[in-house]
Amino acid sequence: MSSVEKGYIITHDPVKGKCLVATKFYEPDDLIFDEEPFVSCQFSWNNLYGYRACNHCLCPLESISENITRLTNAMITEVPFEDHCPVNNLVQNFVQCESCKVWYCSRKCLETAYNRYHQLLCRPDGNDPLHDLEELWRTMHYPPESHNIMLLCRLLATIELSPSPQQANQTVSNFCHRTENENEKLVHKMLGEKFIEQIEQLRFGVLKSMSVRESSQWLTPSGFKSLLALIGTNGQGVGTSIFQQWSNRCKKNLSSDEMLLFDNFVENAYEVMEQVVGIDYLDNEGSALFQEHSSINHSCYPNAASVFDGNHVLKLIAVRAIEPGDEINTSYMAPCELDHSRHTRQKYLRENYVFTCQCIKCELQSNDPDITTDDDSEMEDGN
Ligand SMILES: C[S@@+](CC[C@H](N)C(=O)[O-])C[C@H]1O[C@@H](n2cnc3c(N)ncnc32)[C@H](O)[C@@H]1O
Repeated sequence: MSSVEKGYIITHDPVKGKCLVATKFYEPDDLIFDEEPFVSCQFSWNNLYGYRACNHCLCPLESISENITRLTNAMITEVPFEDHCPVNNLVQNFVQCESCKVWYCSRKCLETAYNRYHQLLCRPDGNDPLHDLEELWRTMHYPPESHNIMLLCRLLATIELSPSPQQANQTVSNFCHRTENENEKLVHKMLGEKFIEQIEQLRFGVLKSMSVRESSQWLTPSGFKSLLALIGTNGQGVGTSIFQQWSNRCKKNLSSDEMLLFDNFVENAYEVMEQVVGIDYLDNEGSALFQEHSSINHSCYPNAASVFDGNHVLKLIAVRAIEPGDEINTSYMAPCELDHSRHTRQKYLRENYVFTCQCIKCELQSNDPDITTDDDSEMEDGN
């Protein structure tokens, strides 16, 4: 496919490295591309707290009633318009790994996972080094989660089982994996002095849990740091929600009278869920690595955004008009975080992505004072 047909090219910028540049015009809401991940994985806490998702594609495995019952701690158990819940028609396709009993939404996902990585990670017995490693990770990384040691293990297993491990290693190396920015003297936050011991514990944990041959370059002390930096700078959050899917279907299909009932129910359910689990914890959540998408640089005034529609397939959507020749940028921060001060945004990007943002919004705010306001402190503390 030519770059014009494709709608974008990947070029190189001396400061930013790889960049995605549009070769055609996009209107707001246009799909720029969609992409399956190279590897994806549900977060460890999310899984532990009973968010039931396909072990491969992360699509929800619980019905809307099960979801709301769980998220409201059984304060709400009756849900109207259940027939609009897509899971109800799919339950008969759900299948378990015969050995370790993890669930998949379909035989296709089970087979894909087994062939790509699961056969090396399948553990029928709960007491084993891989489970210990996951527990160790949880003691180091509390919710809200942003990374995942199991994603790293899946990545290594994918290399081990690849028909061409050399090519798989090359694919992984193509993701930006620098641990520091020499020009600006920035080091990735996860690799700071205070984490040296934890990183070694994790590295030994991985070595104990998996026998690796083809991917061993990533398990030397410096290779492991690069791998953590790779996951830190390229890991894309994936969220899937049965609540969202059910509510979209209701909005499309219900009459206006039914919509009144629906709106009342949803308003009340949100209120209760906010009290019980908090509004940030409603979705099945994990992270993933996407090859094409990982060429996209950040802007605090982005023209594109990544969305998920029920599973781990990423859709890149234009959020503003994009002209041929424009760089396509997403935001590496949640939309609400873009309202924080330039100082706070830049601090977050330096610590998590080892660069100083010079986007148009940061330029316009370049004379703003370098201070943390009350509104900003939560983001700075949380990250
Ligand atoms: C997901 S990668 C994006 C693609 C990257 N340019 C590459 O060469 O692979 C994230 C990294 O790109 C660089 N980057 C992203 N946005 C940038 C920006 N606005 N200015 C400078 N560097 C940026 C940083 O090194 C960041 O850690």
